[in-house]
Amino acid sequence: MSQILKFAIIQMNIKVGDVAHNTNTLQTKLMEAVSGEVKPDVVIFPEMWNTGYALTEIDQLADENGQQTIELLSRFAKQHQINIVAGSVAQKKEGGVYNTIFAFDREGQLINDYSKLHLFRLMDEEKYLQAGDKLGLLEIDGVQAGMLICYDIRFPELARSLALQGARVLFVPAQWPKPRLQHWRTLLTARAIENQMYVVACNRMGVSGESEFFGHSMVIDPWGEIIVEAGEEETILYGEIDLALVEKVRSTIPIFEDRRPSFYETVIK
Ligand SMILES: NC(=O)CCC(=O)C(=O)O
Repeated sequence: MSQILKFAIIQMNIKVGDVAHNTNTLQTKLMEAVSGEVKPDVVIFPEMWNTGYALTEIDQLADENGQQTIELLSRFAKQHQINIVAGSVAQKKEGGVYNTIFAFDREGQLINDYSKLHLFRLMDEEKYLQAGDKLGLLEIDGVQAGMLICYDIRFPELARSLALQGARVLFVPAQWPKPRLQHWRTLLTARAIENQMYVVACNRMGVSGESEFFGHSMVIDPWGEIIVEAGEEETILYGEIDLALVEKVRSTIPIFEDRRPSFYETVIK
């Protein structure tokens, strides 16, 4: 049976270390995303949209228990009756600073949070951030979905775990820089094909210090086709998916029935 979900993917620039500026930008983009002709069901934005990779000052800049983010976005979700997968923010809590996604439903309820499980050493994350310790499953308008953050997509086991627990859509906020566009597109497509699920990925754009972020946010279907893809510009990318395709692909090539987990689990540890 057909079930359509419409997305607005906010591919924005982020000013490193300037939480007020980034919050302002996000609020403007959110208003734009819900003011068009097509009202999205879900809005998603990039990784660490509040602070960028201001890692040396992250302890001072991080949102204490995610309070400001939760207040702002819960209010917006409720006011506009929209689901939000709130990119990720630097969140300060007991034990340190985490790279955390908060997700809200149409009533503005916080439905789940997910902190990045794999910290990316090439960008020094492991020196300043703590890794999460749970999977990110959520339900949006009755659709089971999962959340990963950026570098997490290099770990196929994680997306597979979410798929095995029922996820049919995978949300991926990111700050993925040049020159690894081919990795980005290939890994996202692989996660979609191997798990026969939709992938909705939001990358930032713009330049921060030595790093240039290429955007190319995209939505990929369970057959591995890219439905919509942005360029490098600041934009809101709109996409629409039909969940019926997940069941169609899964019944055409029934990989979940054909799996032989007894072999993988003893070999891969
Ligand atoms: N912010 C990140 O996790 C970046 C991951 C990345 O660039 C990669 O190549 O992996």
